[in-house]
Formats: sequence, C-alpha cells, structure tokens
Amino acid sequence: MKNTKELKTWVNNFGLEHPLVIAGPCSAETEDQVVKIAGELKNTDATVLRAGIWKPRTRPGNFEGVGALGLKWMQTAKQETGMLTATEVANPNHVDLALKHDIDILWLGARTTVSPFIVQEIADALKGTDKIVLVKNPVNPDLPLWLGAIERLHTSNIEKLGAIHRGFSTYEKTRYRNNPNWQIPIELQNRFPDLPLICDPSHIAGRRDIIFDICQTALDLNFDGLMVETHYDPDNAWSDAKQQITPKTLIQMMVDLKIRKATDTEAEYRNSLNTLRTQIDVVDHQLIEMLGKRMKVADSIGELKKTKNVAILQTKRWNEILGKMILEGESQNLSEEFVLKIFKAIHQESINHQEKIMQS
Ligand SMILES: C=C(O[C@@H]1C=C(C(=O)O)C=C[C@H]1O)C(=O)O
Repeated sequence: MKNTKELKTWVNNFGLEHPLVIAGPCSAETEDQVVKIAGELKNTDATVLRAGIWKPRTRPGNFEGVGALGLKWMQTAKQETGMLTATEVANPNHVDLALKHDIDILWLGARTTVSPFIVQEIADALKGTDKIVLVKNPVNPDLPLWLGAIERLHTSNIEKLGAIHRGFSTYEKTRYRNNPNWQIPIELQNRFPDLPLICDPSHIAGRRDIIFDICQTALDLNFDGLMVETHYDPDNAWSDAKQQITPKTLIQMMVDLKIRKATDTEAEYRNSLNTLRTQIDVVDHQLIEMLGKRMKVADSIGELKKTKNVAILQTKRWNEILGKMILEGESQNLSEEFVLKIFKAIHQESINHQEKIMQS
C-alpha cells in the first residue's frame, strides 16, 4: 500500500471545521439508551454514533453485548437523528449483519488486529463494500502488524480506510489503561501521512479525568478525529463505566480543545521558527558527538576488561550512574522517566560496543 492524498478523501468529504467526532456508548444496552444518547449527541460536533454490539471481554461472565438486536436500535437512532453509525466487527458473521443493517462505519478491535487470519477473513467478507473501515492498533505495540491489517483491507479494495489509536496493553501499572506510546502513531503518520488517524482517548485513559488531556495531545499530533465513549449515565453503564463521559461533557470538551493547524505561513513566525530550529540542529550535532566520545571511552574500558577477563556488566557502577543522572536530570527539568529511557539505551549501546571488543 502506498500513501496517496486520496486516502484522506472520505474525511475531507465531511467538510468539518473541527476533528471528526465519533461518540456514543461503549455498549448498546437497550433501544431507549441508544436512541436517547443519539438524541443528546445530535446537534453537537459528533457526526457518528458509536456503540458496541459484540463486546470482546477479557474474561467470561461479563456483559458481552446485546448482539444483532442492537443493530436495529442503531438504525432507529440513525433515522431519528441523521447521525451515521459505527460498530465493531470481529468476524465475517458480524460483517454480514452490520452490512445488512446499513451500519456506516465498521471498526476492527485491538484483539482482532493482532490476528492476520481473522483480519483476512474480515477483509474477504468486506470485499465490494464502500463502507468506511477503521482499524484499531493491535494490543501490542507493533506498527507493522497494525499496518498489515490495514493493508489486508486495502488489498480487498476497501478505499475508505483509517486507523484508530487506542493505546497498548502493558503489564506495568501506569496512569493509563493502555499506554499511548505516541511514538507509534507518529511513526504511522511518517509512513502514511494521509491515512486518517483517529484517537480513542477512552481506552487509552480508562478513566474520565484524563480524557481531555489525551484528546488535546492527539490534536497537537495532527490526529484527524476522536472516538469518545459517551453515556448519559456513565456510572451505571454496563461496560467501561469509569471511562465514559456524558454528552454534555463532550460538548464542553469540544469547546475547550484547541484545534491546531498544520503550519502557518506568516513571515515572522517562519523566521523565529527557523532560528530556533538552527539551535536544535547545533545541539543535536553536539549530542551525537558526545555520545560518540562516550562510546570511545566504553571501548577503552572493554579493552581493559578483556586483558583481565572481567565481565562487561557492572551493576553497582551502573546504578551509581543512574542515580546521579536522575538527580542531574531533575535540575535540568528532565523527567526521571526520560533520563531512565535515555541512559538505559546508552548503557545498552555501551555494552554492545564492549561486546564487540571482548569478542574480537
Ligand atoms: C563502561 C562500563 O561497562 C558497563 C557500561 C557502563 C556505562 O556505559 O556507563 C557502566 C557499567 C557497565 O555495566 C564500566 O564498567 O564502567
């Protein structure tokens, strides 16, 4: 698959002055609930009503969705509000049912994207449709797997494609339910700058209070749209209660979010930006030079260790360096997380260098 300007056409055709907003409950629960939420979302920035009909739950015994019955409720909501509809499909049978009920946007969930077999079956079932198909990232931070799923759909002649970033599962406890790992959607934009990219802050956050900040970050990173779980009574939702917000909160959020433009052509802005970027270029050059110098010292240590047959890894020394650098980083306004990441990478490169010398 090649990047082409046409990839963005379906989003541009909405003619919106704000990001595309897909909103609605995590799960369709009752007809009244679906229709009521759609009613509250009508006349807001939300163009598309989302609702989960089949819910992939980590463990059995939880609410697994109302099934095909809910598709009729989506149709009623669409008739009453004029909103487009979107739901998740996880197998060819879901695809058939969703198409029969004229759902406008189908998405593949994170647990589906991980499996090329099931993605291929879904791509085959979708052949010939002109529906919009969105692909959530796989649960693991694997860009080729994510792109591979999109390519399978592209090969099935699905033209209206997009990616949804919902964060990546981690074993570690973090402030997020699913780690945003923003580098991955940034890399995706590098490869496919025109592929529509939508952020799902609800699944990244797993909780209401940080949804706004995640949306703002997404807009700062050129995302085209937001998919936000919305319920009139979030606390009593049948699934993902903690991460849903009310339509009223969504309306306020869209007022408060700052929508960024791709660039600005004003001369003074361009000049200042160029001056600052020259400074960045100088510092980057120095960083690489310093890192090269550090590795030369590591090489010498490798030579020395080789003469005495001493192990490369010296945990005590390494921990001393980390402790010192975290403190120095603090005084330079660098987060501990960042300093750790950088120094772990430096340490690994240093080990690789010494490995080469010790084995030669
Ligand atoms: C360079 C050394 O070898 C390893 C690499 C280190 C580094 O790059 O700072 C520190 C400790 C060792 O694990 C050393 O022993 O000092």
